Amino acid sequence: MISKYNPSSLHVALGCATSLLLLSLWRKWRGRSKLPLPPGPKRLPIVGNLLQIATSGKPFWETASEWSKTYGDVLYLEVVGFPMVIINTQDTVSELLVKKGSIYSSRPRYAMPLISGFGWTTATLPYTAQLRRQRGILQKFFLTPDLLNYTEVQQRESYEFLKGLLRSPEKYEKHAHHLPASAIMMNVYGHEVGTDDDPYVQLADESGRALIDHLGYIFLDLLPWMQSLPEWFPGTNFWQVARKGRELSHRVRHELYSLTKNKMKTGTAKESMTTKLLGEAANTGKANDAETEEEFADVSAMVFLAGGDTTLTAVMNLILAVLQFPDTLRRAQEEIDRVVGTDRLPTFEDRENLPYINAMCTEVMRWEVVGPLALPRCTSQDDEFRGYHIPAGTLVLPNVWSIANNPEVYPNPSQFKPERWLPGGVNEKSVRPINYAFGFGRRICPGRFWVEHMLFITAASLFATFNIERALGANGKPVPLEGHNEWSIVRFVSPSVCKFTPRSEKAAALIREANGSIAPRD
Ligand code: HEM
Repeated sequence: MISKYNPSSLHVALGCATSLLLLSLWRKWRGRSKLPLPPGPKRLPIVGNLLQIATSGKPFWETASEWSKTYGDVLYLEVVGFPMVIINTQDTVSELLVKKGSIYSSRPRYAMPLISGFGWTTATLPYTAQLRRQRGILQKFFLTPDLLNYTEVQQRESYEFLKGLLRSPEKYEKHAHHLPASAIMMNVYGHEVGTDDDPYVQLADESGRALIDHLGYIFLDLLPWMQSLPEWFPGTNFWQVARKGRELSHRVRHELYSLTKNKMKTGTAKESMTTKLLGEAANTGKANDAETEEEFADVSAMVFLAGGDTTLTAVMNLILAVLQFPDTLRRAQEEIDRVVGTDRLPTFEDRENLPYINAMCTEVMRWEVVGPLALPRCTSQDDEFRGYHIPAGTLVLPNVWSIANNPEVYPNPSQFKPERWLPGGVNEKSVRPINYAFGFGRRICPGRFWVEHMLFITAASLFATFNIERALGANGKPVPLEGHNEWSIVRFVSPSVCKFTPRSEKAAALIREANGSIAPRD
């Protein structure tokens, strides 16, 4: 027995305990290091692979795709001590993110979204009960059109989009921006977007971009001591950005939500996800329950943050595709004229009879992926894969760009070829973009079917009524097309100089007479 008054016994005991602890740590360390980390480019001391990534001169997803040819489809990188795994093929993404969903479904908790008040967003939550509840609500309302009858709203908004193009074709990006924004505002809050400067759309836009920007403040995670610096200290403007973020986060969650609630009290609210949720809460005795209300407000705000810019980018890609590959527009118009005719606008009922339009919508999600690395995951525990060790807390990025551009699966991947998806086409039986462009497994995008519907009705009504061509410059040559922002998690596309012309006076008249949502916006 150790006497507490006998220092020498105490020292011996402490020495033994320390040795045991060190031994166990050493064993643990040895146990970990028995298996190698997955292969990857050589890491430098301290910075790891940071310099190779920063100086590659290519978007990160393309560099990672190149590296995978040398090191295999599971790449291990380190950035200033932070472990990172990039998965470059569909099969391996399925092996890890889907089949091992219990390990690979969490998200890293970056500092900036948390200190700027965006920690509630579905897309940044770890795999917790809160996340599962939020996803449950979103899936219920967005996996099928049934509950919200959202196709009706999408159809009206797509006609509204055409009206905008008729009035001011040169502002096509603005009209494309209003398309998902208005449909989401109506589906989620029953809010009719009236003007271009609708304050709620502006608020949601600003908040969505702020959230994306905040993910760029990764240095706060790499150098966590910076978070203890006072606001007056040079180089700490992130505090200001965070303060603005907190204000935006509060407003985007509460303003429209409260407006809808007030309209419900006066009986003027239009049916929406919010009115349905509040109605259900009232029926189950949860009306006015603060926690439930916070959750509804979070989920509602999330739809716009996640769905606005992403869907806008997909629509802009569709327009870019027909500008770059004009034959596809001619083929689409030929199909619409044959199936729908020229006496009316297309509707959802035409969908199954327009295989080429459907193939265009499939191909556009592959041709220019909107989210090239989906959203980051992190491992919630150590894992072993193909004899490699993947430590707990590793950042995991599925390389969606690499999957979509694999020439062995999709020949000539940089070409926009809708026919590859048609019966008898080279990719008829291949993995479809809905299975990677929207992420994977337990965190797959809950808005994916809403987007598919939106793209179909947009493509069908736009191509039915407009010719879209590249503009010619002073030298008589087509003005070069604009490209994508390759430094953002969403690959925004800039508008190109181009011409939208109604296909005929009859087409213009159909647009004018169409049942859009409301009065002209600009
Ligand atoms: C073209 C449009 C869109 C694209 C390309 C897209 C893509 C994605 C991707 C890649 C993810 C990450 C999934 C993962 O980690 O595996 C995601 C997550 C998410 N998306 Fe979408 N999305 C789009 C539109 C929408 C819409 C309209 C909604 C509205 C409901 C939405 C709601 C969400 C939410 C809430 C998440 C987070 C899910 C989670 O973390 O569990 N998205 N989306």
